[in-house]
Amino acid sequence: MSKISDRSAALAQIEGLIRDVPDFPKPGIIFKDITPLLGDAKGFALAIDLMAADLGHLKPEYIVGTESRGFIFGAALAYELGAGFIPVRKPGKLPAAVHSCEYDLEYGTDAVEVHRDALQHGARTLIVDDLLATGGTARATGELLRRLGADLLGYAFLIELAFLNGRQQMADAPVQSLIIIE
Ligand SMILES: O=P(O)(O)OC[C@H]1O[C@H](OP(=O)(O)OP(=O)(O)O)[C@H](O)[C@@H]1O
Ligand SMILES: Nc1ncnc2[nH]cnc12
Repeated sequence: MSKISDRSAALAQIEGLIRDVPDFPKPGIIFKDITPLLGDAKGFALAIDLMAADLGHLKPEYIVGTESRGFIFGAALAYELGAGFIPVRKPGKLPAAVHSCEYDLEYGTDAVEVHRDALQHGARTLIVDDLLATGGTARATGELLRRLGADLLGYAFLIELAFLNGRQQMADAPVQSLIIIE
């Protein structure tokens, strides 16, 4: 049972703590800055509680969070849902043997890596990030999990920029976002 009594008021409170920063990191990009939300104890807790309430029924054994903002929401959700946390990192950061996958970003290109021994074959696994834009990061993270043989339960985001059609990249599992910006 959710701890939230008024979901729409909670969502409005969370949305009010996400700041638009125009032309960052490149001209034409409206950057969704979550730092005001993270700094607000009640707002941050509300966001985690709502995401946990929406995702708990999936009963994940692992939450996978993508560096770096995915660590913040992924780790909090892993704790809340009683799951392990697996970091997917930018290249060269993980110390043991990795799988690696390149992807395009709204404002550049990058790659993500995961430890080859991060989970057991068939483990129930949920990917979490703060924001879905073009879907490149999430698609690459999903590809890493396929290589690990995970049972991919879905993709969960705090914010989805729906006008970028990122969810079309993830045909392999359901996508769930708390705040959808059309
Ligand atoms: O859907 P996409 O177009 O792939 O974009 C979404 C990704 O972009 C941001 O991360 P970023 O790579 O900026 O790194 P950061 O979390 O370290 O800021 C965000 O946290 C997502 O991971
Ligand atoms: N517009 C945006 N705001 C914040 N993070 C992002 N990651 C990719 N696009 C973004």
